[in-house]
Amino acid sequence: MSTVRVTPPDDDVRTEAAARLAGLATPVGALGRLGEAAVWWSAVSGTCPAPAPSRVRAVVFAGDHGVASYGVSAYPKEITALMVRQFLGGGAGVAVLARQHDVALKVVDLGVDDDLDGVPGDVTAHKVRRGSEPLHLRDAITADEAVRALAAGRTIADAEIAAGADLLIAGDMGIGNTTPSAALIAASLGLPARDVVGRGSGVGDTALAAKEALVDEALARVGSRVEDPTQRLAALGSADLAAQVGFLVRAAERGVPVLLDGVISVACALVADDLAPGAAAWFAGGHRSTEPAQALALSKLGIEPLLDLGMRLGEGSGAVAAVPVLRAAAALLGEVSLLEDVLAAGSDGSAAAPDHDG
Ligand SMILES: Cc1cc2ncn([C@H]3O[C@H](COP(=O)(O)O)[C@@H](O)[C@H]3O)c2cc1C
Ligand SMILES: O=C(O)c1cccnc1
Repeated sequence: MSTVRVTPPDDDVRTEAAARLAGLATPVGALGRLGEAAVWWSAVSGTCPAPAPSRVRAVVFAGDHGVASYGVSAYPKEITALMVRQFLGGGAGVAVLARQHDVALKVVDLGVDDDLDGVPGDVTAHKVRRGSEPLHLRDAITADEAVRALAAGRTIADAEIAAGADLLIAGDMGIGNTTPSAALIAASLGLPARDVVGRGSGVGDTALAAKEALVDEALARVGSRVEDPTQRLAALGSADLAAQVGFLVRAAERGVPVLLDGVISVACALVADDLAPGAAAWFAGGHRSTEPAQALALSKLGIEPLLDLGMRLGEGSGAVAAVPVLRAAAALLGEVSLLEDVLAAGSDGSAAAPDHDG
């Protein structure tokens, strides 16, 4: 994919929103990150104050990972296909949260399950390839497959936007996928494996050391080839991660905001921002996960997440959990009285109505 042009969110609206925030009947700065989130939400919505997000759509990108057979996960790779059915059946963590917060949930299957026809639920298959190669031994996918997966992700974003999304979320499912995510973050930030590798689904010390060695081996194998973001995705990523990158790039290109999730989502966001410089301005952080690479990537993107609950589930769950917080932020900026009105009401002795609609 050649470099994509991204128009930044509206700076005039951002300035107007920041001024409104500073004028609310609260001490300046008292809303903390809720205030920052409200200003971001106004800027990406292009209006101040902006109505809270009401048409939120989450997409879970599912794929199998070759490294899952090399002792990097606490769980067997068979879990991936089983969880896809839980997303569709409503029993996965993110599915419960999505129901709770009125978020539409879709699954995109990048080659996990050949047998989803007739399974109820919103699922689309993009079978770019089945699984990925072990990235410490050879490229995870080919450059051509990366390009096709990026295009699939763009198509999915277009479909979600056509369905009316005012906020998008990308989630992941794939046993082993915290390993390529850590590798992508290490390559994107120029860091060694020991700075980025975490326990993922909960590996012990021995597997953690093996995971770290595997990521270092992968980084040494690919060398400087990973400076190109598409090559980086092919060498160290997978079809499902490349599709998620395409989705994020397309959302930014179309000017539709995204709430990021955990380490997989943030690894994809880093690559998306390389492919489409400025894309990160359209992204906010749903939560901080326990993976060390996630915090590093978020700070590189200049994003402070809304929640920090010690979550490490993935699936988009941390982002969906943050949706009510973003809604609250938008409501506060729109509905809290302006201090000047409160003071004016005090000085003329009348009870002025709060300024609810700007
Ligand atoms: C039952 C179950 C449900 C999940 N839902 C998300 N993940 C998360 O854990 C996996 C990544 O961790 P690792 O790299 O250590 O394998 C991914 O599938 C991610 O989505 C799950 C993992 C399990 C076991
Ligand atoms: O950071 C995450 O989202 C995460 C962590 C562990 C396992 N799966 C996802």
